Amino acid sequence: MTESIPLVSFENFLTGDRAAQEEVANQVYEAFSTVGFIYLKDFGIPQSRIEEIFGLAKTFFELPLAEKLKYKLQDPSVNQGYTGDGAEGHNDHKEAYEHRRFINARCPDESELPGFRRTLDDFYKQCLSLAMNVLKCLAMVLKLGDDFFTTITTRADPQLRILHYPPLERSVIESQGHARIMPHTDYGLCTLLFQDSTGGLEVDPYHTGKFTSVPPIPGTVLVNIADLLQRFTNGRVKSTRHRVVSPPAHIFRGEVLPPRYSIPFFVHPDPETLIDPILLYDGEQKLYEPVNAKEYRDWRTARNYRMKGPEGKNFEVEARG
Ligand SMILES: O=C(O)CCC(=O)C(=O)O
Ligand SMILES: [Fe+2]
Repeated sequence: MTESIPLVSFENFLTGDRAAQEEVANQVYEAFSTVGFIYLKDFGIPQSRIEEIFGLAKTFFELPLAEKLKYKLQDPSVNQGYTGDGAEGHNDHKEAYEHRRFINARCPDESELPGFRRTLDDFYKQCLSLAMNVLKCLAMVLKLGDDFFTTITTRADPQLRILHYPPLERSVIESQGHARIMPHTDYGLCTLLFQDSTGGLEVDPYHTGKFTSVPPIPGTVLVNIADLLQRFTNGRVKSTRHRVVSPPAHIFRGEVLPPRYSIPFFVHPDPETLIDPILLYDGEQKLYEPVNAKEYRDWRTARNYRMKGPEGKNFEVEARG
């Protein structure tokens, strides 16, 4: 397995003929079946749009806390709205706003934050279209039928998450360790990840604890595989552990770490989907028990929020070589 994350142009997938698409699909598959992450460039979402979203994120998070709490996420099963720093336990310092496909009751409207809802709705569609094309690459390579992933994501409500890691006193970092986001794998099928220029994202491709840096590359989006897709493909593609650490000391001066913004887009399958490993050759052994997508997600969410999960369930992703 290679440690470095490949950078691939997606242009030929979006505009090329079948042969050109297959070539890109193979490159995407190769990345996902090794390091589990890929940088895509020329992926069809203009850079100006991404900068616009980062600008809106900054405007939103700069609102007074009392104002942001008007949009507070209420129901974890809907999972839409604002969560403040510390809500997810651990030592992570971040605040987040979640935007969804079907229900956005806790979103500032036009009179409260002009352009916010409308632009996020648009960006959401662009992200969903890109994610479905990336999943189509896998369906093509694995010969599952081009629409395989479309048919299991029609009712699912992917999660567009706007994240703000606030500026931090150096003493907080020193006393709490990595105070941005703890090592984890994502839960669903795959994740798009837009990061600003601050840096700090790291991956652990072998799951040995040896993390390597994933620097921001202008004009790219990262895409990574999440747990349910690793299970569904019987381990062919890898849900790789990652984290966000504070930037190294030489990058900032003084006593305060700069803030960081990032925008993940998490794609989940429809809740009733049975994630039963797909076997591609005679005699292939299943590496995972079948799981129901919703049950798995509830278990992971409960664990994330330090709540008790469904009785007797343990769907841990094991270490791998
Ligand atoms: O902020 C980042 O770059 C990573 C965020 C992440 O991994 C997550 O929210 O699952
Ligand atoms: Fe993540």
